[in-house]
Order: sequence, then C-alpha cells, then structure tokens
Amino acid sequence: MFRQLLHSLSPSLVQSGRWSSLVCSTNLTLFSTQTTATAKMSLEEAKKCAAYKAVDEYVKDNTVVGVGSGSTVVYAVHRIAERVKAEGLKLVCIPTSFQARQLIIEHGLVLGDLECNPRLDCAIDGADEVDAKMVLIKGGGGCLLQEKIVASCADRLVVIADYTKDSAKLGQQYRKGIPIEVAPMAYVPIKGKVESRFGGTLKLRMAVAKAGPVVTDNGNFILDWSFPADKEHDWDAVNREIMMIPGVVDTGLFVGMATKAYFGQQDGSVTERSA
Ligand SMILES: O=C(CO)[C@H](O)[C@H](O)COP(=O)(O)O
Repeated sequence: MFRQLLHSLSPSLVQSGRWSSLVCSTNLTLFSTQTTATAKMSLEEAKKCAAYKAVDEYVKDNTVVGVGSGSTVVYAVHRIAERVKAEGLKLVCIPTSFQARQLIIEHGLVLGDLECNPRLDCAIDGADEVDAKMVLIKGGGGCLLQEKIVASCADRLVVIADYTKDSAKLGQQYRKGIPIEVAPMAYVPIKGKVESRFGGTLKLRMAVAKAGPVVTDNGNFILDWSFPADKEHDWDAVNREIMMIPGVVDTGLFVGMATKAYFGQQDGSVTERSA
C-alpha cells in the first residue's frame, strides 16, 4: 500500500528502486497521526533505517563490498540484494563470517574472497558500541577476527547500528566487555596477564546450545574483558599491548578503522558520525 501511495506521488522514485530508504521516516509520519506511543520505532526498525541509509550512500556499481556480521547486517544485505535486482549493480561481496557467507549466498549475491579481491571499496558492519572518537567494540557475535581483517582491506569501514550503540565512552552502554579472540591453549595465561596489567576481569565465553566454550569460525576461544570503566583508557595503546601477548589472535577494539557510523533512532531518523 505504501509503495502504491509513493508511486502515485513519485513514479520515478519507485521505479528506480531507491524509495525504500524513505520508508523509515515516512512510516513514522503515518504512525504519528495515530498515537504518540506507536511513533516509537522498534530497535529492529532503527537497525533497518541505519542499514538502508548506509547501503544507499556507500554501495556503488562495480565495487567490492565487505559484508559484516550480526543482526543489523541482515538488513544491509537485504537492501544490497534489492538494489542489485532493481538497479543491476555489479558487486562482489566479501564475507566476514560463516553467517555473512550464508547471507550472501541466500540473497543470490556474488561471493568473493580476499585471495581474489584483496582490496575492497567499503565494508559495512555492525558494532556493539561506538565512542565519540569512533573507537568500536566489536565481536559480540564472535566474528571479530575476520571482521577486522576485511575492514583493514577496505577503503572505508561504514558502521551501522541502532541508537543503543552510540556512546560518549566505551562501556557506557555495552556491558559485556571487550571480546578478545585467543588460541584455546592460552586462555588461562592471557586472562591472568590482562587482568594483572589492566585490571577488570576476563570471562571465557560459553556456548548456549553446546556444552563448553564458544568456538569461533577460526577455531579459537573468546575472552570477554570487563575493563575498569572508571579509568580513562588510551584504546590504541591498550589494543597494541594486548595484541603483543602470545596466544592473542585479535581484539574487538577497532581503533582508527571506522570512517562513518549511522545510528538508527527511535523516531525513525538516522544520525551520522564521521571520523
Ligand atoms: O561485531 C559483531 C559480530 O562479531 C557485530 O557487528 C556486533 O555484535 C553487532 O551486532 P548486532 O548488529 O547484532 O547488534
């Protein structure tokens, strides 16, 4: 119905396939004529608004695109597939996880890898938290290693998130800590070293539908570090130091990597932050 209404107002917009990123704010206007309660969009709608806007602004024809992991990225892949169909975009998509690979295949997109495409035009990914300086915590879904590798090969890392991920300071909103991917045999010494050097506590992430720990797509374990939130941290220095501990494969701290972040809001708008 919405599509028909929009078509009567602007047929060219609908035919171009670029109309659906307008849906977020227009839905809100339609709702707001009813009650103020229905004007609040769900978290899922906020994720969708951010994802659609990022894809519409950053995904261009004849490019290589990194596909992140998590629930917000599902909307981005959906939008990429819509645009490929409507506009005939030629894209190669590089996954950051088993989940991303499945999403690319299920949506009929062209699956690539870093062997054939070592340079990407952009990577679109979610985040667990984004601070005022665009430092990210990633890895809530356990995919941090491949996410960081793919992001490091991209000209731009574009973050898509809902409003709950937008923080002045890391740890303000995301309470699960900073994920650290480690070689399984080293998880106990790494836990001790990080705790004695930086404080806080590290917890081995346990699986939910399997006995024992989470095993990443790369066969490693994850330690979630609840860091002392009362201190000011130099995240670049902290990241470098943790990376030096033997057995650490990577951290969920993404420092100086993200170029742009889109945050879907409760009112249907999307706020932006640039590095
Ligand atoms: O880093 C990630 C996975 O490793 C995700 O991008 C992060 O956890 C955000 O996920 P979601 O979009 O489901 O909130």
